[in-house]
Amino acid sequence: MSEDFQKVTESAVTEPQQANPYGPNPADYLSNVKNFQLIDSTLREGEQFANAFFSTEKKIEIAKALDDFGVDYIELTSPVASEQSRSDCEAICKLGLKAKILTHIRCHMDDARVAVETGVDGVDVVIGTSKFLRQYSHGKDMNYIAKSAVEVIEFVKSKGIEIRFSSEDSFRSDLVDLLNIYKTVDQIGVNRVGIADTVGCANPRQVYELIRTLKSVVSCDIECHFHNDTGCAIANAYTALEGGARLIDTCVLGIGERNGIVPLGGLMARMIVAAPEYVKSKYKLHKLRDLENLVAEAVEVNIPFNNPITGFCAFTHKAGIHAKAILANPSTYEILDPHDFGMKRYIHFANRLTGWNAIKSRVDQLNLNLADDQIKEVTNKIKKLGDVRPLNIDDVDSIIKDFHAEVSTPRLAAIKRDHADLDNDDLNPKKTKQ
Ligand SMILES: CC(=O)SCCNC(=O)CCNC(=O)[C@H](O)C(C)(C)COP(=O)(O)OP(=O)(O)OC[C@H]1O[C@@H](n2cnc3c(N)ncnc32)[C@H](O)[C@@H]1OP(=O)(O)O
Ligand SMILES: O=C(O)CCC(=O)C(=O)O
Ligand SMILES: [Zn+2]
Repeated sequence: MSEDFQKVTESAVTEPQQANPYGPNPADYLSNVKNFQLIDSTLREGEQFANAFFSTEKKIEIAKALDDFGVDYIELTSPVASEQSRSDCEAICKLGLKAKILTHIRCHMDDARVAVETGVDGVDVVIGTSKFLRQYSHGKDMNYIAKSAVEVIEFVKSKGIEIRFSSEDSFRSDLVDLLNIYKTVDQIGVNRVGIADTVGCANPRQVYELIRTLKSVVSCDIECHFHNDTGCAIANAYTALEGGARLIDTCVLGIGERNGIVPLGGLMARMIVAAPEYVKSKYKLHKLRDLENLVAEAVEVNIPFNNPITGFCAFTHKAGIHAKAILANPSTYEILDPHDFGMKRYIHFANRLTGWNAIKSRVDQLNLNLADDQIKEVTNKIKKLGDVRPLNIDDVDSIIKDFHAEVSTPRLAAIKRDHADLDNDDLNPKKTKQ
């Protein structure tokens, strides 16, 4: 964090406990907002991110960090993708992590036979059901899809391994086709069914409706996979849980094909607001930043400045109106408490949008004594310089200290001024040397 930022001490504000206004709507009686699970796919979907190459060591490091964070499942690349993918999958299965290990395969017996030999706890099987994918990807009709799904599911189940069936491109698939195939796989005892917004076209309302309809057809858990092409991934994930889905696929930083899927950190930000006790007790939120840094470094990207929670200015308050209120009670302009994530709150006072309340807090931190009128006067000086150029903390501190010296020992200040090089006047940078 740049030195232009200053940590502020928050005032302790106690308020009466009341029902969480951001909690699940009681009308959503099927809601899993307070009972959701995470399937982290950084090592599967995330490997499909354009910049991703994970060595075996890096995969193991990421798998351990995800496990430590507390995700329920870790999904790995298909073991048929390459020889190394298969042996990495076997290596991760042997780590003895708390999280269950899944691998992701096509709906085909050849893939299933390899997957069950890797030592995974579960297999995520997928096949496209939209007309686009049926025509241009695998070329199979719904009858063929149902037949091969049943064969693969029964085979994997016979090995005592969890099995999930998912329809790729669910939101561009025919609803009757979808409900038929899900009903079929539910009846033969699939552990979960998956809905996938493969092209990121769905909006929250469509998600809610599809999940509610699907809930009336299957008795197993529903998993959801949302791409972020149109910016709805987190909102769709939240709405899916409201509608009764139980599991959400995430990737650290949201990496994945194209611009990726639901980001783990962003989803945590959403969920902690809705289900604070559940989220705080289940996930080690203070490990999020390290986890994101680990993945960011591995795929050679920066953490976006506007990333929820860990973006460099996610808890920085700048405008004077905000700063005043935040200093009085952080809830005025914060829905997330940075301390829940091992982060700090900052007030950015070195700029022309600052106000006297923020400057007063700085004066207090500098252990100086100024009356309110004097603080307002020095604030105007800071604003004047802030009109000319970007400021840093040292600029502001010098202005405050000089002003303080001036008002408390005016004679001494006058002598100092007489000896100062007037050409260094910051307030008049255009002034040229005579
Ligand atoms: C939306 C998603 O993210 S789905 C997951 C995507 N993950 C991957 O693709 C994993 C990495 N992929 C790979 O390593 C390779 O694509 C492999 C090993 C899976 C297949 O490689 P290849 O045999 O060379 O085929 P290729 O990748 O060119 O084409 C995909 C093949 O799978 C078939 N296919 C595609 N989806 C499915 C499916 N869900 N179920 C069954 N078959 C499928 C296609 O029909 C095509 O078969 P073809 O050989 O008859 O043309
Ligand atoms: O297996 C799934 O549910 C999702 C597969 C996938 O990555 C997608 O459809 O985008
Ligand atoms: Zn995907």
